[in-house]
Amino acid sequence: MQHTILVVDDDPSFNKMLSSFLIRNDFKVNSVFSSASALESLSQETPDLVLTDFKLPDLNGLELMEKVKEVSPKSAMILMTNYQDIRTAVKSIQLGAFEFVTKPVNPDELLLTVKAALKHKQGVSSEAESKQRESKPKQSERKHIVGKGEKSLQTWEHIQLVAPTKMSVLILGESGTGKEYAARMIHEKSKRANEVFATIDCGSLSKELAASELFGHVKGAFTGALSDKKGQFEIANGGTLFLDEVGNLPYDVQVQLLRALEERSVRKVGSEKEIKVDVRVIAATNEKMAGAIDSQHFRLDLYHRLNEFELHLEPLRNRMEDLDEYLDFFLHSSNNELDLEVTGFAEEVVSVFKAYHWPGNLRELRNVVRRATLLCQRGQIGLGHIPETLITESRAQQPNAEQNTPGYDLKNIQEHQEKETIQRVLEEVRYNKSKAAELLNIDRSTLYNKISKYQIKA
Ligand SMILES: Nc1ncnc2c1ncn2[C@@H]1O[C@H](COP(=O)(O)OP(=O)(O)OP(=O)(O)O)[C@@H](O)[C@H]1O
Repeated sequence: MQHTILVVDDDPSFNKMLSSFLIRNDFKVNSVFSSASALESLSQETPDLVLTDFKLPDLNGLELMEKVKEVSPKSAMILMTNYQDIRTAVKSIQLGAFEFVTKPVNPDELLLTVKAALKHKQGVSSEAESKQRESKPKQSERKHIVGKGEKSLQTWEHIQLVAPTKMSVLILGESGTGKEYAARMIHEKSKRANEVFATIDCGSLSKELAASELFGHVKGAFTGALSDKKGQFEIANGGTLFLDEVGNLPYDVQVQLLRALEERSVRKVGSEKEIKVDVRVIAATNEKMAGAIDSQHFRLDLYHRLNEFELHLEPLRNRMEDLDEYLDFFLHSSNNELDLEVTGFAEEVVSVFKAYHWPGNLRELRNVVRRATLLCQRGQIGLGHIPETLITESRAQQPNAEQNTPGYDLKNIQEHQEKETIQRVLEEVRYNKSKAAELLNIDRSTLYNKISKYQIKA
């Protein structure tokens, strides 16, 4: 079956080059130069994939993705962006993008990502649409890297402890820290391991579709409901349901989710009939969920129901002792995937990796290693094979004597200590600004001013 890709990029020559490359690889391509024309095209045809640049003349790539979710929820999405905008790229994953690709785009890397996105989309929809799931799902063939640092070993211990229980688990961690991986591990080590592990990305659901995706709908329940559909709760019956980015769930649907969890039954949209379900829920969200509870976007009662056991995944930058193990693993899988035999990493590359901040965590590391393997082809990965920005940013982050010691200037010393204290408290309270302000004995607006003054990542 030929897949359709909507390419959105305002650079005419790049757009043309990309489109011809995809056409040569057997895809049907619609190419447009702005978000407005993308939306126009989406109103006429539903592509399998939307491949969009971040910088567009009208809406930016993230804003376009929000619209795509509404008007074409079944299309997979990939964002293309410069390495300098890596934080934007990370955000795109939270909004439901399958993956981000950094510019300059490497065609082979892009092709792999496009194929993976389409495969993933097919997997998800056939799972969601299958009426009966008679066959038991296969055990995951993925290898789980535990890590050798204290924090990682503790996380692993917690996974093993909570897995066999019936407890709902809430996994907190920045984007790309391996929350879905951890959820799969919990499932695979549980008594439900031979049953379904269903996932639903709450970040990619529009308000309208969220309830139907979770609980299903009956024919005629709303325009477009052409037949009865099972929701993920029913699909996961007997097994585990992983609710990714649960913090993004619309408020109304949160009420229904709480009800489903308490009563262990669901009601399809448009139906009064209760359907009993036995589902273990594992939810995940980024650190900011605590903040969302603050600002009344997330129901506290649901938060507590989901959080019978909390698992916190450390960002990669805080567990550099695990780096070597991940590098080996990602190099090995990239070699396998690309049919290459790259042997390892030059020392200076590892030093750059150690100093870099990794805002996209393991996902970013995996992508950097995969791209470097592809560029390197044989021998050892050197500095020339990794993004320039990564090298400059890691140098900027490397503490030098001047930056690190505040000297004898009292004002400097005071500010240095203030910044460090705020950073520490924010980490301790998982970036809940109200709690941090309370502990620091200042009001929230003072805290916000200081966060911006010291450029603290919060
Ligand atoms: N323990 C692990 N062992 C090996 N690879 C891992 C592990 N954890 C994560 N990864 C890799 O990192 C990638 C991102 O992981 P995952 O999707 O689980 O992160 P996430 O925290 O759920 O991300 P997001 O919040 O953005 O959805 C995975 O595709 C996988 O390649």
